[in-house]
Amino acid sequence: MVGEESPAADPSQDYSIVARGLLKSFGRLRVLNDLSVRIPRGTTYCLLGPNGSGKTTFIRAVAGLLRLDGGYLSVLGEPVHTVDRVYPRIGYMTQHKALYPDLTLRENMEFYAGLYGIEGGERDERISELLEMVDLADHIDRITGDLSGGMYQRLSLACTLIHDPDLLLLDEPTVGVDPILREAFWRFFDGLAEGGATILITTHLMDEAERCKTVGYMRGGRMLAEGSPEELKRLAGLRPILRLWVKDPRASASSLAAEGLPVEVVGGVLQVRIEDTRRLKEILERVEPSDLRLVEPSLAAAFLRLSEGGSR
Ligand SMILES: Nc1ncnc2c1ncn2[C@@H]1O[C@H](COP(=O)(O)OP(=O)(O)OP(=O)(O)O)[C@@H](O)[C@H]1O
Repeated sequence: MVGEESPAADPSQDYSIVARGLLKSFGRLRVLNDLSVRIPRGTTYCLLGPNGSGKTTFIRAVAGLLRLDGGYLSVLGEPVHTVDRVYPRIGYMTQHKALYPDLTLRENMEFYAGLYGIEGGERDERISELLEMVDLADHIDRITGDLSGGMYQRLSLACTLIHDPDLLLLDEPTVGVDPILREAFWRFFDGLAEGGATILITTHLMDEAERCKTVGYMRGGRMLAEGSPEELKRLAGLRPILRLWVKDPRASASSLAAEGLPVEVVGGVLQVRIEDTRRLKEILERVEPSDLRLVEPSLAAAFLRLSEGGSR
């Protein structure tokens, strides 16, 4: 039965989230299809996957907002059916508007603080600190309904953080947020993770996924691939490309191809796919380039490859 397995079945309490074989359907649509994942404490974990792959559904299950059809799920050491015991340690920022439009920024934050019993000087200090972090301190007495999309998003994040949660569930938190502030958010998230908090985030922005310690790639309600961004690129079959500027690219390409190296000439530049870094010296000695550049594969390329079913 969902979440009723003995906690002793968890090998340790080192995981914020343990999910095994989760099942969830909406009518005839199977949205979580034997989903298993373990997310350690004190990490940044990014869920990637095409639209409709089940990311939000999984996050809602973790927040205890969804009745699962099967599987085992524990959150901060509690089986999910008793997740209310750890609610005060969870912060959930949804994709939807969850703030009161008629209240000022301060009032919305006070409301959230009140939900977690944060009062008095501690509350005011926390509100100032968080509004500063999201660069909204100057707008504290404005009406929330008047904020731009990005500002609203920033306020939502500040409210989500009011009680200093141990587990942060962030569903596309930086939509509409400008790049400078996004950078500030990420530095803040990294700091929280270093301090022991767990951050589970969904995004469609690959540069954000690259910043996470672990990326889980979901498709069709399953975890298809998981690892660090580097590991995920390898799982997708991607390798770094060495670009070499040489006098006669075609002749050099033939010479390297004769040694079994995967080469091509693109726009007059010789390119070698690096399967084995131990062969770098041999390549350079053989073609004597006037210039070179090593191009790491992007996570976006890995995502496309995995979406095409190119790996696993
Ligand atoms: N309450 C619901 N009732 C019916 N269908 C739902 C419900 N919630 C989600 N779905 C469907 O489940 C599927 C998975 O949705 P989910 O929101 O989990 O995907 P996602 O991976 O988060 O997508 P996106 O990247 O677009 O946010 C979709 O087809 C969605 O329409």
